[in-house]
Amino acid sequence: MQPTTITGVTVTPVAFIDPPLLNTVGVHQPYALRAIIRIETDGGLRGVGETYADTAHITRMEAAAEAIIGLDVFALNRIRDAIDQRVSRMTVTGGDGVAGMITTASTTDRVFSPFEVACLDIQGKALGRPVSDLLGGAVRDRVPFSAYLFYKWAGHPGAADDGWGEAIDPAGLIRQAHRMIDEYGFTAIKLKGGVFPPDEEVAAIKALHAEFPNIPLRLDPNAAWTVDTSVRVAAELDGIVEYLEDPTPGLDGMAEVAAEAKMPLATNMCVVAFDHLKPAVVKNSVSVVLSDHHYWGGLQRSRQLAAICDTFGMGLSMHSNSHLSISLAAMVHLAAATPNLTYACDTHWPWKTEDVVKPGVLGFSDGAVPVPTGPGLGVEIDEDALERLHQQYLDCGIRDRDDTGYMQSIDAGFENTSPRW
Ligand SMILES: O=C([O-])C(=O)C[C@H](O)[C@@H](O)C(=O)[O-]
Ligand SMILES: [Mg+2]
Repeated sequence: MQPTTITGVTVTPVAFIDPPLLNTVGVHQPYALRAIIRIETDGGLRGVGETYADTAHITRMEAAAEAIIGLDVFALNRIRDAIDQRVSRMTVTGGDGVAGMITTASTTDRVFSPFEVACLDIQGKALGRPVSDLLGGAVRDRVPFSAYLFYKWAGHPGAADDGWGEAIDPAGLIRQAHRMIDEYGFTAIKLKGGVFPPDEEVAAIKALHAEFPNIPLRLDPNAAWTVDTSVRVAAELDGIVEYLEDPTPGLDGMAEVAAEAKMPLATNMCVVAFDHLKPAVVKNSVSVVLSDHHYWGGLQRSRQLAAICDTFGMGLSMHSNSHLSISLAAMVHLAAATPNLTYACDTHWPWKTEDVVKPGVLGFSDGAVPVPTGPGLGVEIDEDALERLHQQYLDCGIRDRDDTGYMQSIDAGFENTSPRW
């Protein structure tokens, strides 16, 4: 086997066009940011990873990149330890990359994740095996995803219609859902809520249910509701949604809602790190955890999360933020090798029009992505595209995801409060 000692690491921030998708903290800016991690080894093999690109996160990753030179890509425990030691000495704050919605995840896990993915990409190439084989082997050959609907404006203020049009009511969402299902074949639907008063969002879910009676639905207001409102909405949506995601903030509030709600409660807000799991189980706060390798510490630690969920009888789904193909490939390998990940995964994929990899490997059919079977992750960087999206990052002026600040620049009276209703 070729030698696999890390000799070089680069961190390249990129920006890609993003539509004005609304959520409870504000609205997506005209560009979404990501950072592309590339690792080189003495044997000539290279690997890639993808993560957030907020300024503080980039600063930590540049420090982490220095700390892992000279380590072997198979020594993931040593690599995590080196990153942990370096990152825990740093005083830089912020940089969660998720507009403040997931603030209590582990910093070390978030920084380690893209380096772990790049190392697994190299391990797979060295062994001639797909990353899913390094995670215990695929148990499915295609990974289903959900149609991720957003309330949205027709375009960013002052710009042309982005092609998706406006969706601020049930009719607009139904149009959006039809287009996504026609183009991708999705067999589950998630609506990002927390944007309009709960009764309007309940009406939208009921309209989607009437239009797509056989498709499982989810509603996620990102903790925009009080316990009482959540209990009322849960009663209204009984038998209509497969789960209700983060209706209210905190483990205690979620436990109060869970005691009344008939459907499972899911979260990617109150259980986002390993030390949240015990209290969540003790309090009975949630029955489904949305995993996300970007902040759970990579693919192997996400499988540890899956094992803990399995042990305590909790279901597993998968969370997404705006992302490119390297993340999609990592998500697909992980989901393929996680037997108890039985819900369709979230993805922002349909909302992006640009990428950094050569086309052809990843694609959707019947709402699912076939699991790549070649060595490593199975994606290859398109150097010209990477350079173009890096230049776009340099030119666009956005350095941190700030949905709230962008919304306030359009609507000065907007307040980011939780719970709001
Ligand atoms: O499930 C979730 O909470 C998300 O997907 C969080 C994201 O940040 C989403 O709200 C978004 O992209 O606006
Ligand atoms: Mg969520």
